[in-house]
Amino acid sequence: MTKQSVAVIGAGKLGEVVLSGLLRAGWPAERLLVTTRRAERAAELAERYGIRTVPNPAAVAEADVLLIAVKPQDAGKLLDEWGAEVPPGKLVVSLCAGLPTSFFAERLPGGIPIVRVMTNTPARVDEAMTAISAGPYATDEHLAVVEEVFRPIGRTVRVPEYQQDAVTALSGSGPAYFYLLVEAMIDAGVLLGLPRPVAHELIVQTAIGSAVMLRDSGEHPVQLREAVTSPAGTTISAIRELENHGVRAAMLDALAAARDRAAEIAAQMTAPKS
Ligand SMILES: NC(=O)C1=CN([C@@H]2O[C@H](COP(=O)(O)OP(=O)(O)OC[C@H]3O[C@@H](n4cnc5c(N)ncnc54)[C@H](OP(=O)(O)O)[C@@H]3O)[C@@H](O)[C@H]2O)C=CC1
Ligand SMILES: O=C(O)[C@@H]1CCC=N1
Repeated sequence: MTKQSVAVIGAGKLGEVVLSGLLRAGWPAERLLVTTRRAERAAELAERYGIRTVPNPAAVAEADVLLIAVKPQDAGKLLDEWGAEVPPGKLVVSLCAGLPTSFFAERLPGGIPIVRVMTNTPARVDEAMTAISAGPYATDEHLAVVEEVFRPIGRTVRVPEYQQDAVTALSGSGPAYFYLLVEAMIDAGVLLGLPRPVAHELIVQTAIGSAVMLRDSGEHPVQLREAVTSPAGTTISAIRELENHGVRAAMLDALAAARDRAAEIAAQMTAPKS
């Protein structure tokens, strides 16, 4: 394992998920730092994880890898505070949806390597999907350091940065789509007369079983679906309704909307102030 120390700058929902994953993976607590905006949040994290919470400038001075996990809308203000002071030798990693690495490069001294990452909340159970892109000054070695941080909490893939908005729409936001579908199917179970806890158990285990088959069977989703869909059977009756309601088209439009929103956030953050 690298001797690098890591600071999670802005440990909210995602930052905490990454922090807890690093600790589970055996990253020594003394090589982890956390910053927060609110003092009570810092106290909560220090108590829960036994890590040190420090102000942003102290984290920037001390840690080798700076994981920026604030909302994209807060990133400009954050970098205005200390961006220009980042000393040589640091690696800046952005977890912010939408923001291109050029946004950071414009606010950091020249030569600071920047890596853009899109991960997701299943990192909580070491099943994240993390996509990593090299930005300015980032070498293969920097990407390897970032992989070392994220590999213990799931799978990693390298993608060119121009694909990151699409990645955000697919795997960054993806867990929310699955949860919405599960929620809707549980409600359908209740509509069909099942007690809610029973409907919940049936659908959650079905989701888990289906996900494991998707990952491990080596079969395409179409093959897996066809194997469930008997001629003149029950499944095809449901699928006809899903197609009638445009679920497939809705999925295409929904993910395009998420991709467009990522681009819109970047445009808002990079627009010249009037
Ligand atoms: N949630 C998700 O599933 C995913 C999120 N992301 C990205 O991760 C980032 C964080 O998202 P998420 O965790 O959901 O958001 P949260 O709002 O939960 O976390 C952001 C945190 O940053 C803190 N913060 C804001 N400004 C500062 C500052 N100046 N100094 C220190 N801390 C600060 C906030 O503090 P306070 O609580 O006091 O406001 C908050 O706790 C976003 O950029 C998002 O695009 C990427 C992939 C998935
Ligand atoms: O909704 C969002 O903006 C963030 C980015 C990807 C997942 N959550």
